[in-house]
Amino acid sequence: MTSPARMRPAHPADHDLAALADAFSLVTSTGAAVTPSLAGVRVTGVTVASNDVEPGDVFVAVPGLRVHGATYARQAVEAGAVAVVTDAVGAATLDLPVPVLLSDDPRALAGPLAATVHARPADRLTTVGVTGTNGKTTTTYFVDAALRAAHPVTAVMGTVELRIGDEGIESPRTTVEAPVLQAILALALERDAGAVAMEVSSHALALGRVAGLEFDVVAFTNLQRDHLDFHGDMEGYFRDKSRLFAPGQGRRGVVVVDDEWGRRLAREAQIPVESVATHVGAPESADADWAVVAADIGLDGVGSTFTLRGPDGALHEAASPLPGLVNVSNAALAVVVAHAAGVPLDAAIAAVGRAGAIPGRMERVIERGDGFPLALVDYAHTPDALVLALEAVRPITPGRLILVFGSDGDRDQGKRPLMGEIAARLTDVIVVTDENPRSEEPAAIRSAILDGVRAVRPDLADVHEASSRTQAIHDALALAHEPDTVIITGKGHEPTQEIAGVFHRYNDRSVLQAAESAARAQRAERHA
Ligand SMILES: CC(=O)N[C@H]1[C@@H](OP(=O)(O)OP(=O)(O)OC[C@H]2O[C@@H](n3ccc(=O)[nH]c3=O)[C@H](O)[C@@H]2O)O[C@H](CO)[C@@H](O)[C@@H]1O[C@H](C)C(=O)N[C@@H](C)C(=O)N[C@H](CCC(=O)O)C(=O)O
Ligand SMILES: Nc1ncnc2c1ncn2[C@@H]1O[C@H](COP(=O)(O)OP(=O)(O)OP(=O)(O)O)[C@@H](O)[C@H]1O
Repeated sequence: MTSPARMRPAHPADHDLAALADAFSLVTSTGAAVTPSLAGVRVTGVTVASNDVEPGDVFVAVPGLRVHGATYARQAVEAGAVAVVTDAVGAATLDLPVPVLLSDDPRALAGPLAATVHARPADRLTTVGVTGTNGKTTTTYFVDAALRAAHPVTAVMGTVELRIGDEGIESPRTTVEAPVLQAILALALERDAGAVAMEVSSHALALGRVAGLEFDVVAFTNLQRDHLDFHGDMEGYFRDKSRLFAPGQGRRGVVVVDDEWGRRLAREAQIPVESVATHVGAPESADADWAVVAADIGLDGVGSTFTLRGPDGALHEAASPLPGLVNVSNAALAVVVAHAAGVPLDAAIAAVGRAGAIPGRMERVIERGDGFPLALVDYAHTPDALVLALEAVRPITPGRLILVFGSDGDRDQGKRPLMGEIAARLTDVIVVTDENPRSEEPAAIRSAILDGVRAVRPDLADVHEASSRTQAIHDALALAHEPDTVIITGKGHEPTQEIAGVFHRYNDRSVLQAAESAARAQRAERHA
């Protein structure tokens, strides 16, 4: 498997185009010089992207934000598309040798059409969809760990990867296009998967990427300021997130009610919802169905233990395998979601507590010992997330906290000095380096970060700068002693670093592992 669009069932169902047109009330466009007949046309797949067409596909040409997909209809047909579905505007200029069918809203149609073409795979899987500004990836992996307690094969889809069983590929985005999603679900079924946990972004909800899929359980983590360029304002962002909690999209919901948006969602959702309060002692705990009533952070030097009160008042001892209070929240949510998805509560608690590493999410790459510090990689790339990440590792750090970080080019410039200030306040040693500079001058980004550092630490004591991220990681490890913790933030699982328009293969975890090997080799040489 190399590309998401190629994650298709090996034995696709085969449909009659005329029957599909009937089922979705699609009429034939008569714009072409000769109107091709629907008779005998067999359909085995659906796509919205001409580059992804496989022979036998219906190409759904959607009016895009930038261009009309119909512009690429001929290219799609040349690649093997057996029919095109589009709106009247798209059809107006088309004269193709395959049938062109009309839909008022091709984007909304793509998911349901693909679900039908792939024989409604979600109906035979346990499906979980997780939305929210932060914590989607972590919660989804925790849910997957619990689902694996009840299903021999599971699938996970999100920002990091698209995985069925043990085989995964890099994910192009948080939530794939609707036809890609339906094909992956069909492939998952072919590979005997019983359950799927996936991240559902607000873009996906606004653009119909999960249309045609009714999740067994939908979950909400939190809502914070983000993506307002796309959603307009917080109200619009909330409305798009809320779409997941509507009849036909989710059968039942689990909502974290720590913030006002979650409380509002729990009140307004049109499907049955269980609420989860995860801040110990907060007022909303009293009324929530589930509440974290005690939490011990980092006592074991790894994650946290916590007590979860259920709807019947019973107390359950649970654990998060990742450090920090946010992961108590993610773990509590995952336990309740998995339980709602049919996993016995005790099994869900046990599985979440021993969930394996999540790529780039508080991922422990080097364990403390043998002269080496604890070293982790985390995806925190906003000021808020950086605070949470640093606060999470401080309690498990007997020595100094050493941070390697940078900030993205061609993105929010205001956060650079803010993150510099946070680093100076909450860590002992800082190595400022590059993240994805993109088209910007990397030194200028580092300089903006250093302005923030200087505001808190004018003498720049224990502050280093490295223009290469690889060098920065090697430097941090060389500075660290066993009681210290090294945390590398900003890129998480990312497999590339974008510099001046070029994507270089790069991954923090791999570089950290290489730095550790180099340090061990040097030590062996010295002792030889
Ligand atoms: C803002 C946004 O989400 N845009 C999505 C939207 O693009 P668009 O309407 O601009 O599409 P367009 O470029 O005008 O093209 C119109 C149609 O022509 C098709 N086309 C276009 C070119 C071509 O050569 N052949 C072809 O067939 C396109 O596939 C599309 O169907 O519809 C396209 C297809 O349906 C999506 O691919 C595209 O996602 C783009 C690539 C994207 O980057 N989206 C990001 C912002 C996103 O979705 N991110 C969220 C996570 C956000 C987060 O939490 O951080 C995610 O789920 O990943
Ligand atoms: N429940 C939470 N509340 C607030 N912040 C969180 C929470 N969970 C994780 N974080 C922080 O947000 C960052 C991203 O976490 P995660 O990848 O799980 O979220 P996400 O919603 O999938 O975000 P993205 O779509 O950007 O990957 C982590 O670095 C972590 O520091």
